[in-house]
Amino acid sequence: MVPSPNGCAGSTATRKPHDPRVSSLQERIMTPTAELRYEQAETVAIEEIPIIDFAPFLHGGAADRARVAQSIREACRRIGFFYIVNHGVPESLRQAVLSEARTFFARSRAAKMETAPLLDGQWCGYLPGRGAAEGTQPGGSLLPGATKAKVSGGSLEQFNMMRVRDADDVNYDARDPIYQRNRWPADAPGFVETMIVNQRALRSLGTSLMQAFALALGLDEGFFVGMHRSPLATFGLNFYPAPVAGQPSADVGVGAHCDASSFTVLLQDDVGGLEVRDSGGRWISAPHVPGAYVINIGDTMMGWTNGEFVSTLHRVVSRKPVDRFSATMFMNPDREVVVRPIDRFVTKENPARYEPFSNDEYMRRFFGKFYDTMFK
Ligand SMILES: O=C(O)CCC(=O)C(=O)O
Ligand SMILES: [Fe+2]
Repeated sequence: MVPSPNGCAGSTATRKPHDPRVSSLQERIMTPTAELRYEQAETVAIEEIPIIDFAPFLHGGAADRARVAQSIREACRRIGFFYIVNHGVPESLRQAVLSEARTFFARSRAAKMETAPLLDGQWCGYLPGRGAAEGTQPGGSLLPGATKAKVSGGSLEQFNMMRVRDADDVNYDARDPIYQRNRWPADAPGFVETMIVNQRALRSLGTSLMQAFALALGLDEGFFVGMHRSPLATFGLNFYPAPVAGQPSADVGVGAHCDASSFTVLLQDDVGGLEVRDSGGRWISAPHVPGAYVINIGDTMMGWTNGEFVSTLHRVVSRKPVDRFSATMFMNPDREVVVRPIDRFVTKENPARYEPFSNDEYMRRFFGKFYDTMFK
């Protein structure tokens, strides 16, 4: 498939010198403001965040699929996080993504800044720190008046990508800024190719996961797939530099947040540091599990299910003196979708917790003011 020029054209032709304000911004991002010591996360029985074998869902019959869906249902209602193994994505591709991330983030700051966003509304490319997030409480990004909140974790570097649209995509040629223009690093064909191959693999896995979520909720298997036909899926690479002596823990990793997504697929390296807050308020660790992806429910799914599936606070506290890398896919619905609590989850005991919302507006808000929050 030919990637859409809008989705994946390199930034080389239009590259401009970067905004000089960035250096003072960086100083601000890198300067710790408050000392805050995180308590050690508890290491709990692995059932808390279950490891689910996804192969029976991909290759089995109806009974196998129902069994996997049941495990997913249990995890999503209780904690909103689970691992999947045997998901069909080759280990070589997963390792290539992490390896490309290491190479990219090892570039000089100036080289990386060449792909940084330049305008308000632009979101793709390199970010020298975590600027802001929509959700600092479960479902928070869906509430009226939700605004971006500063999330601590200033030493994190990120590279954001938008889904590359293939020629058969209904929005292949769309010029609307909501579809975002990727800003690829120069002279990095291996990086671009790996990221595109990874996107396709994760999108395919995402489709299977959506079927599993639908079955898990007792809905028609195509319920979510039908609303993610040209999804506003975003992809990220994260670099958590090794903490240095005396660095406040609030400045290490990324602070507590919920994801603005239908669901998130996370590949973490073997360093660990992801922590999840369970319903009892405990921070529990979600360590590296070889071969696994971490899947978590985002606010949008919490909205559809009126809280039946929970979007859960999580954070990264890199406690080891080594660099950490991770890669994400945030699945979001089609631009036109209006998300509203599904009838069966609205009852007298559990009235609608969220107003219907337009994904178009939601995503515009997500991308919008990003540059302003981050670089001004
Ligand atoms: O790097 C990780 O393990 C998690 C990153 C994360 O939570 C995010 O990017 O939203
Ligand atoms: Fe997250």
